[in-house]
Amino acid sequence: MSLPKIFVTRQLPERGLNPLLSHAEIEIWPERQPPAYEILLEKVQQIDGLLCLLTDRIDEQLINTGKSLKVISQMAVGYDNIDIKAATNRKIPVGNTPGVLTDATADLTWALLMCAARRIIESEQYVRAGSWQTWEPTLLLGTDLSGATLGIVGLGRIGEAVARRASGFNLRVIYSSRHRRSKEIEAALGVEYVEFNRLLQESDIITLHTALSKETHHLISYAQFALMKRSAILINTARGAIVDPQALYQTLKSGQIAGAALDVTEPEPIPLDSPLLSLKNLIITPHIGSASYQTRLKMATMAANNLLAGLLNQPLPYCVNPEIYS
Ligand SMILES: NC(=O)C1=CN([C@@H]2O[C@H](COP(=O)(O)OP(=O)(O)OC[C@H]3O[C@@H](n4cnc5c(N)ncnc54)[C@H](O)[C@@H]3O)[C@@H](O)[C@H]2O)C=CC1
Ligand SMILES: O=CC(=O)O
Repeated sequence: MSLPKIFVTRQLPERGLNPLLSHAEIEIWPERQPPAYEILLEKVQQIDGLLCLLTDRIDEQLINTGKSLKVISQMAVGYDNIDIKAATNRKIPVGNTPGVLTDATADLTWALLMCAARRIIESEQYVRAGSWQTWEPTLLLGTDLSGATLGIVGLGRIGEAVARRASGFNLRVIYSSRHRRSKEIEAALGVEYVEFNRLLQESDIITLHTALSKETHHLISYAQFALMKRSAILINTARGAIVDPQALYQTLKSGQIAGAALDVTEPEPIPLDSPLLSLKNLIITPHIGSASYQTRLKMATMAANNLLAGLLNQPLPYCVNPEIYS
């Protein structure tokens, strides 16, 4: 009997595909850039399983073109690049990789937060540029975390992990989210629920942790920036399109808020001629929230296990559209 065919849209961490080795005929896209949409359309016609990344557009046309497609497994927790409704209509399970990347992403959020609050990148560049002449009372002043208010938008897995890390910094932590968490969770995390606009007004540092959806697209734009303190710092390690990039540029340029740090941009990668790249009060990293050896291997293994379950007609261990099973 021939093995099911799968297409993996990029090289994954070594050993990540181990669970699939004896169960499938595996084709791996060998290039550094993602396969073009037209290539995906061609590949999907010949496969039973697709292991994809957040850089692949998995839309209705693609899903419907995959006549033999039984399972889609994404190596990421976010799945805004996949038309879940179209997959559900065809009863194709879609897997993702929640949880295993929570700590790594919360760590990066804190790294960016500290860099932005204490102007670490500017300071490092200052030294390398040979500008360091002496100790100066007003050189590269940042903001204290102790006593500040941290506002978390979206208190899910990563938002919670960010809140837990705040406990050693003597911060007040407030949050807004689609659903208020239980009193017990709020007490355990030391967080206080507030309405979104109040969070924007009261926070010294605002960090975004919602999924990208129609509701959260450009959730932060001109009106929201206008509510923030002039000293506020915005951190986004969720999805680029949650922040309106034009509004961010105007706001940072005019000094309406103090700074921002992004691990995600709209679009990705950020074009080299983007005006955002001219701003000193903005830090950008290239979507590396989960980029540790350990985490990426866990994500790849989890995605492989999801894919394997789908090929074997078993429920996916981590499925974003479990309603297909009822
Ligand atoms: N920079 C990176 O490399 C990474 C980015 N991410 C992003 O982080 C996101 C969050 O991941 P998790 O915490 O695991 O997801 P999660 O589902 O546990 O948390 C998301 C939270 O946002 C809340 N939410 C959703 N819509 C909202 C709205 N309109 N207003 C307020 N709150 C809303 C949800 O209720 C939930 O509490 C992912 O969807 C992904 O886009 C995740 C991992 C790595
Ligand atoms: O952005 C990364 C993810 O896992 O989602």
